[in-house]
Amino acid sequence: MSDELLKGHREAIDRIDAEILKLLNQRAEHARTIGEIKGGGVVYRPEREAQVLARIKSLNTGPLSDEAAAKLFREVMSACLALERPLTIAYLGPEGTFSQAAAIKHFGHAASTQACGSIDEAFRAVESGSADYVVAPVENSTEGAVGRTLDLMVSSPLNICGEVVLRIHHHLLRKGDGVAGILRVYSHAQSLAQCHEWLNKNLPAGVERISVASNAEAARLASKEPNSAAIAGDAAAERFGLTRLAQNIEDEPNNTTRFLVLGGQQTGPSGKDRTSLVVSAPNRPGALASLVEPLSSNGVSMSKFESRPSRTGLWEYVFFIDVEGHVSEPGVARALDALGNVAAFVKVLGSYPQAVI
Ligand SMILES: C=C(O[C@@H]1C=C(C(=O)O)C=C[C@H]1O)C(=O)O
Repeated sequence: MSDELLKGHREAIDRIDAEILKLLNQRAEHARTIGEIKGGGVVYRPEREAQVLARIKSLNTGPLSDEAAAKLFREVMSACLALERPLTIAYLGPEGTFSQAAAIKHFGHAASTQACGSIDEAFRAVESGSADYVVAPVENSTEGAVGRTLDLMVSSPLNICGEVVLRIHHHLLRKGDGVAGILRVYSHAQSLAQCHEWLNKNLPAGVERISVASNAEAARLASKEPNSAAIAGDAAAERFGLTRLAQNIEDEPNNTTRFLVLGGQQTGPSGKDRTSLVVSAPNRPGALASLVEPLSSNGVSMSKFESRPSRTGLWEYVFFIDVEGHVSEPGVARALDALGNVAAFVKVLGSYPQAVI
């Protein structure tokens, strides 16, 4: 009886799958034609992709969650875009880093990812044309700003064209089982800091904590050394065949990293955008307040204000400001004009869609 019921539902699924496949290929044909219309120009349109994903979420009636539906369409768009032209995304490697996971979350699995030895090298890969876009970490909810990415954006000709928000889960990983015999734990300095309390409580005091260039590098070392463990995420655990001795060991349960996507293009408005700026203030009293005033007086909301040494003079600073809206919106445009009159230096790093998934 239950076999009969199962059979009926499976036949329905087979019919639906055939229909979905037919429709997916119709969609892919349109994307391919759009690629021809673009005629070798920029194929990736982040503002359109954000609108497609936001629309899917708003149309969704379940039982699939909005998140699950959007993730499926993320992959559908990735495959459609690859028919126009496959993209290459540079990231801070090696394989298995959170930066790679962010690149795949944003561009889907049809994009190829190119591991680079440093964030500088990943920017250069795009500037020199050997990759199409770079995905670089910019801030973590517990550890704060990633200074190198901020510094590179000041001088790079690339524009920000998207953002990716990734929940970061860290695991204690080892080749084999049990914590007995662990003499050292490798990880990136930020991850060691993010798991500091857990390490204090759960590992003997003598276990050395060694910071290395990336979590994936930590996992690689732990896969080679029997007395070593690593703190890294799922991708690195899988890549190096390590056992998860303890899962989700980050001290802060909402640990999240925000990444930026940068490329050579300017991005049009999606309807729900963010604009990132870097500005410097003349070194005089009240200068800082004068940077914020043009935003509030034009009704522009600020979502980030971060200071960083300017590297041109001792105790001089530049400020990284994120505001809601697109440079083409009148309020943002007026605020930028007014900012230009009071700041010593203003550079728009990009206007781009806010993360949808
Ligand atoms: C099809 C297009 O090209 C790409 C693929 C998209 C899609 O599959 O929906 C959306 C935007 C572009 O990144 C388009 O520009 O509309």
